[in-house]
Amino acid sequence: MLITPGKLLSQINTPDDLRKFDSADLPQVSQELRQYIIDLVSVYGGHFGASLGVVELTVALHYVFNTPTDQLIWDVGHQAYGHKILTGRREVFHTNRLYGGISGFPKRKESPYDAFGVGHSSTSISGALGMAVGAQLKGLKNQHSIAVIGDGAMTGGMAFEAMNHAGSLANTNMLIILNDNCMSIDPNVGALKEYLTDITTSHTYNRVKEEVWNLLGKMSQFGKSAREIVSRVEDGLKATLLRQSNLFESLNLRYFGPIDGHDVDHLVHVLNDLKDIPGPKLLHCVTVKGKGFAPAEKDQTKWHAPGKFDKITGEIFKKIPDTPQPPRYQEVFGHTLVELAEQNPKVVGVTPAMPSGSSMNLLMKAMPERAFDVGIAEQHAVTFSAGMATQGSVVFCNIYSTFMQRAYDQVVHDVCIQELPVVFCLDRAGFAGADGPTHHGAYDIAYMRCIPNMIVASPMNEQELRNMMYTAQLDETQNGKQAFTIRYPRGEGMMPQWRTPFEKLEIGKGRKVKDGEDVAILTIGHIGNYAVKSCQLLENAGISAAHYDLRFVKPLDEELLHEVFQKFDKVITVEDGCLQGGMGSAVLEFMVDHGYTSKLKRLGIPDRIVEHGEQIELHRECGFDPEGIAKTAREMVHAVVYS
Ligand SMILES: Cc1ncc(C[n+]2csc(CCOP(=O)(O)OP(=O)(O)O)c2C)c(N)n1
Ligand SMILES: CC(=O)[C@@H](O)[C@H](O)COP(=O)(O)O
Ligand SMILES: [Mg+2]
Repeated sequence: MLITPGKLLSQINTPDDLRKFDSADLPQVSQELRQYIIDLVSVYGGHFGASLGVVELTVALHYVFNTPTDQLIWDVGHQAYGHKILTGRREVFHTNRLYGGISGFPKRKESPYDAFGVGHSSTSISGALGMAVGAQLKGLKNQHSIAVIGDGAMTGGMAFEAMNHAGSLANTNMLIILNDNCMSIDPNVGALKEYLTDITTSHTYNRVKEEVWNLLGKMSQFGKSAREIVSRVEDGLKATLLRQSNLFESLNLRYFGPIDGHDVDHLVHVLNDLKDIPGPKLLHCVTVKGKGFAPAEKDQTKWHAPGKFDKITGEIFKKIPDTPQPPRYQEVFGHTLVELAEQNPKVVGVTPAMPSGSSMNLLMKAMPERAFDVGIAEQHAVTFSAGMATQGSVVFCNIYSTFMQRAYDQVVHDVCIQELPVVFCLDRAGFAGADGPTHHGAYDIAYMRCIPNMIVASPMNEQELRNMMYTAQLDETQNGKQAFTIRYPRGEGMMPQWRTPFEKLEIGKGRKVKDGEDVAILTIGHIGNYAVKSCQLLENAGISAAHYDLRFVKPLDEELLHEVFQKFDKVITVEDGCLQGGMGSAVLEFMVDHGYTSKLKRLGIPDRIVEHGEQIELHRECGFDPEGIAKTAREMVHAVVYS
């Protein structure tokens, strides 16, 4: 479908083209950019509300600063669609997030304008500070370093680590732009949100600020000393008016704002003024997530990443299947957690800013006093869970596999060394799909199974997930002084009728899915459903394959593995996880430790970065889609015949 940009936007292939326009044209450029984003995302999908919220900011930043020489980092990067369209990717933007197409997030390899790769939250200030200091060391005094960070991302501890450091580097030329829209994916949470609301609504402070600001602006032509006098007056006023030092200024960051983040003319004026003010600065911009598209302004969580939609009516396109379909795993998690919490008063839930993404919002709605959204703070989420566990709470801490990487030390130091029975539900485990390598949950089997006092399990379907969650919260399991990791993928399971009765699982016990004679396929988790199809393909080719679902990577079902290695001299392991240290490695260790000499082939995520695409496209690329598994089995069986 041909989507054509507006008259001015069609003339902008790089920010240099943008900077040729008169500033009076910028409102029109912004309007055309906003419409182009609406046109594109309505047809191709992707993230939406956040990019609409920073249209004017994007135009103003590329207009005022000399990008790509000036370094511009977008925190998380889900709001960078306008940035990509203005920086040479307008004509290819329809490939956004598609296999082989451009990434949904800024990426250094993709463009010189993408100063820093992002996707995980709260990294922009650290990256920008590093760039500012690096430029200083090279003597580049006029290179600007800018971090655009949302109020949600600002709740990430890393942002505070970076601001703490920035405040100690008075001569470092860095600008932080706080894009404050009161939203994370869900409404933003925490004391910082309250503080930002206070400072935004403190009218006295803002009125006097405006007068001081104008005075500062008028005096800017009188040189440095005059400006210093006025800014001292401004500091005194702030301290007096706010009866508390500004949070950011208490960290030695020069705070400016709050200003309207949708007034492109004012943004250009303010950014030009700030360019000449040395040292670490923070500009507080107030915006609306989804600005300019009424449904997205109204339901900001739903329109964070709505999928494809009718841009006229605002109707989001959803496939209406004619037969009952399996639910998403996250929904099974969410509903099952509510059921368990109803049965077991000790059950609580923790999510770091992903209530709707993980379906923790179901427990938050049903039992708000027993479910906690801690903000984008995975490290805190884990140790907060550990703290609750010391008091006897049965904690289901739900963190996307990729985001759990940020809290690894907390799992070791605060949970496992202390033998605390926290239940980690790692959603989006395995290939995440269109979000790409920053979001693939590739490493959790490897990074969790190597920690003592950790159980690692993965369900092949919804019933298995429910039974794992049920088993994990039982007193006997909780008293076992072991943490319990349950990892499952993004997307649907296999069972439309999934509300099955709970059954206690024996920890470390796998199951035989199918008998066979020629080759054994061992799987962990949902990918086992691929092996079911592979076995059918192999039967058609006259090969009899056995299939075992391990259920647990740790502890391994040694009885099952003895059966496999005593019967089969050809064995394949399959996992939607990294090969280095994954389930296949665990089986290999068992095989060698017990002196078996079968031929073993491990299928999974190879030791390289796998880009974005649909999950099945990535499974196929890495050779563990159903056909890929069958092909490996055929080659193993036939190889013996010919050798
Ligand atoms: C470490 C990490 N945790 C969680 C996420 C998921 N996530 C993506 S965007 C987002 C909300 C960001 O809010 P904000 O920074 O305010 O940006 P906005 O969407 O409001 O523009 C979250 C939680 C992430 N990308 N990285
Ligand atoms: C940008 C970001 O990190 C989130 O929006 C993430 O893309 C959500 O992923 P899911 O769509 O799998 O919940
Ligand atoms: Mg926000």
